[in-house]
Amino acid sequence: MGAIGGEELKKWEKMQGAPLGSEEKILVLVRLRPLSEKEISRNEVSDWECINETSILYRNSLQERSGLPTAYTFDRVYRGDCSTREVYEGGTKDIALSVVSGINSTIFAYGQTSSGKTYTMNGITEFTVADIYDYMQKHEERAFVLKFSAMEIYNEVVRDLLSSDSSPLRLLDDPEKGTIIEKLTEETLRDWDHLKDLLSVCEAQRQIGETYLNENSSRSHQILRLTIESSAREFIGKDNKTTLSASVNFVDLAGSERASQSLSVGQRLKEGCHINRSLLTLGTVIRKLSKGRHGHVNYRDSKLTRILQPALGGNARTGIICTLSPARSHVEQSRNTLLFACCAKEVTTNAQVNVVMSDKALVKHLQKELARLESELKTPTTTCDHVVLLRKKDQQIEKASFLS
Ligand SMILES: Nc1ncnc2c1ncn2[C@@H]1O[C@H](COP(=O)(O)OP(=O)(O)OP(=O)(O)O)[C@@H](O)[C@H]1O
Repeated sequence: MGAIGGEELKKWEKMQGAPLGSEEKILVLVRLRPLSEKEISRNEVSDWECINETSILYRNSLQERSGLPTAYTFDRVYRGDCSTREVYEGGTKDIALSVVSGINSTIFAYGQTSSGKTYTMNGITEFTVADIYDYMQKHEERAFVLKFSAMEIYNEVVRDLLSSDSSPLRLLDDPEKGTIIEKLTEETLRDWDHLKDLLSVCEAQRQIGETYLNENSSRSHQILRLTIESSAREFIGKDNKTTLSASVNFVDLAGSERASQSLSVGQRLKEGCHINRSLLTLGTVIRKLSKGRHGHVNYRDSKLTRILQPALGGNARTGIICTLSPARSHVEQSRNTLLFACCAKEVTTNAQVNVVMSDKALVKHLQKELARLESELKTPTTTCDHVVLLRKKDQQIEKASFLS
C-alpha cells in the first residue's frame, strides 16, 4: 500500500511524535424511549426524567428512600421525544466520522430488551453512511475504497451475516492486526444502494426470537463493520503513496437482562446464559478498565470482547448509547444499565491515525528518523538520555534492515 502526501503524512508524523496517541474518555449517552403502547395499556408510569442535557433523575418517592442514587450524569441524556438525529448529532457523529481521517471508531447500543437499541442503531448507521458518502463527494482529491462486513455472535458462536453458510467462524490472533475473524466476507461497496442491499441481507440473517419482553427481540450481538481506505489521488502510483485505513463498527448488543427475567425456557435459557457470558465479560472488562489500566483485563473470556478489544480501551474512539425503558416495572434493569454507563464513562481509549505505507516510503521515513536520532546523540545530554536514544536508534536500524 502506498504512502501519504501532504496532509496525512504530516498527521502521521505528528502521531509518531506523540506516541501515546490521542487519549479520551468513552462518550456515554443515555436515551430514554417513550412508554410503549403495551406499557401504556398496562397502566405503567414513567419514573425517569431528563432534568437537563446531561442529567437523568429517578422520580419515585418510595424508591428515593432506598439509598440508591436518584440522579445520574452523562455526556448527554435524551428524553423520549428526542429524535435519533439528535442523538447522532450529540457526539456520536463526531466519533463515527473519525473513520474518514484514518481513526477507528465504534458505536455501541447497550440496554435491556425492547429499550430501543436496534431502533437507535439503525438510525445511527444510516446517518453515518450518508455523511461518509457526502464527505467522499466533497473530497474528490482523494480516492476512497469502502468495504463492508457483518457478523453476529449467537451463543458464543460467530457467524457471517453476509453468507448463507452458517458455519461458525474462528477467531485468530494476528500480531499486527489483533483479533481477526477467519473467512469473514468483506464486500467492496459499489455505492450506497449496494450497502442498503447488504444491510437487508444482514437483517434477514440475524437470529430473531420471540421473548416475553419484545416480540421481535434480537437474541444475538450484531457487529456491522465499514472499512474505509483512502489515498490522495496525486500520489497514487508513486513511491511515496500512503493510505489511511480505518473501520467503524456499529454494535447492536442483545438485551442485557438476565435470562430468567424474560421467562426463558429450554433453548432460550441456554441463549440467555451465552448472551450473558459475552455481556458479563463486557461488564467486567468495562468495570476493570474504569479503575485504570492496571493488571490483567479478561478480553479473551468472550467472543464479543475479543473482537471489540480495540474499542474497549485500545486504538479507537468509542461511543456507547445506553437505552432505557422509562417504565416503573423495568426500574431494576434501568438501574443496571445506568451502572454500566457510569463505569463506561470512566474508560479511556487511545486513538491513532492508521496509515499504511509502501515499503519504500517506510524505509524513507525510518532513514529520516535515524538521521534525527543521530543528530540528537551528537548534542550533549545525560547518560540516561543517551541510552534511550541509542535504544531507539537500534530499533530503527532493525526495522529498516528488515524491510530492505
Ligand atoms: N426512541 C424511541 N421512540 C419511539 N419508539 C421507540 C424508540 N425506541 C424504541 N422504540 C420502539 O420500541 C420497540 C423496541 O425497540 P427495539 O427493537 O429497538 O429494542 P431493542 O432494545 O433493540 O430490543 P432487543 O434487545 O430485544 O433487540 C420497537 O417497536 C421500537 O420501534
